[in-house]
Amino acid sequence: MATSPLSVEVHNPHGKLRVISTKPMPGSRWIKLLVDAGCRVEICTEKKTILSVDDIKRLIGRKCDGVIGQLTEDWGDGLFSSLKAAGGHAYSNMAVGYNNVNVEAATRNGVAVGNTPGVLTETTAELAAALTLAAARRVVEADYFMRAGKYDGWLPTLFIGNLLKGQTVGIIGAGRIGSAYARMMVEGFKMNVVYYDLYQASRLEKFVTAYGKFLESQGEAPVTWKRVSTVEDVLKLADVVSLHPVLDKTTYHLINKDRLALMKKNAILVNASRGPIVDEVALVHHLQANPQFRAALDVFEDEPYMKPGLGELPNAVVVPHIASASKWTREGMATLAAENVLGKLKGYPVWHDGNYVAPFLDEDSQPPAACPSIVNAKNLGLKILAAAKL
Ligand SMILES: NC(=O)C1=CN([C@@H]2O[C@H](COP(=O)(O)OP(=O)(O)OC[C@H]3O[C@@H](n4cnc5c(N)ncnc54)[C@H](O)[C@@H]3O)[C@@H](O)[C@H]2O)C=CC1
Ligand SMILES: O=C(O)C(=O)CO
Repeated sequence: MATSPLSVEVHNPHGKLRVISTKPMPGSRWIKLLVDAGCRVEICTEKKTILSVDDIKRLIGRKCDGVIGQLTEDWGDGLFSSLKAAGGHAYSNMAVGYNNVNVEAATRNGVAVGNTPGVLTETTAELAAALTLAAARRVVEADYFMRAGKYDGWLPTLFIGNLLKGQTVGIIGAGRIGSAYARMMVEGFKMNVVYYDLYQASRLEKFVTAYGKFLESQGEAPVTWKRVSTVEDVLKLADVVSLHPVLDKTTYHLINKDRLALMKKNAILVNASRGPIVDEVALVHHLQANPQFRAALDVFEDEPYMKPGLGELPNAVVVPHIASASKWTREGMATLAAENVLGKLKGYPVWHDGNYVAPFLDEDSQPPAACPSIVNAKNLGLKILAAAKL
């Protein structure tokens, strides 16, 4: 059966390098950068939220140099071998997380894989903070109550929630986003920090120590930090636990039935990392059995679906994977993704520091002649810029 072509919007039809974006992305700088460098840019405008592997193969066609794709797509050997066969060697996720990408398959096919670190750190941490407050103070439940016309006057017992000040926030995965979130909770709500990560979060530790001293100098109680050696320790100690690790084999179902049972009965669990880090069925049971326990989720195990029962629970706050959805961040993600693809097609080296991408985002100057972040740079033998030479 013949299939009709997917709808696309074309920029610079006579450009020599063909770059595809599987989705329209915010802003226009990313398109301009590619067009100015001689690319023909094709943006898939098909009205279908998640494109299948076959859809993307059809987009790639017989000649394609690079692709910008999305975290909802399954980038495995099938797509990377199609891209290679079409002459392509550059792919970038428009996301920092790349658990949807089989990096080994990309490397085998000679395709560089980009991601978009740094530009979404604060935006994502802010949503995690918003979820924390919504859960602690029962904002969504109260909003529903109000709109349902149930409010008939102030009561001493109406929607009692949790005070954050002086409580302990637990971070699992204290990388860029986890540390930024921890700082927000420390500065904003004077919470103490307990964290678990494979690596020491030295900058976070120094910040909390210095902030604690500042508070003391103001005659206030200091804040403290503690690095613990097991996930269990965080779960036992914290009043709020926020998850920010990468999703891989070591973090799949990191939060399960047994670990939920270790948490305080009135704790709050926040997840703005990846859904499968939590065993969502176990979480639903835990929320049902413990009405004082609350969860606030931006991500879900079987996105876009929720496990049965979750949507009916008043002690769960659920939002549709919007943690990075600020205008500045989403435009920046699109720009970084385009710069990854363009940099690889131009033969540029790879930037030295995924935590420092500001020069690529400055609209008033030409971006550096580098790929901002290529995760398989070493395995592909790509040149990596030395910080000192910048
Ligand atoms: N909900 C959303 O819209 C967004 C979700 N994310 C997710 O957040 C993740 C983290 O992003 P960044 O902070 O930028 O990455 P990052 O690489 O700076 O931080 C991840 C941290 O996880 C730690 N980690 C790895 N394995 C671990 C384990 N087994 N146990 C504990 N910690 C472990 C790492 O050591 C690292 O410190 C992304 O990979 C992505 O999946 C990121 C942006 C937006
Ligand atoms: O960047 C990511 O990993 C996201 O989940 C969306 O911003």
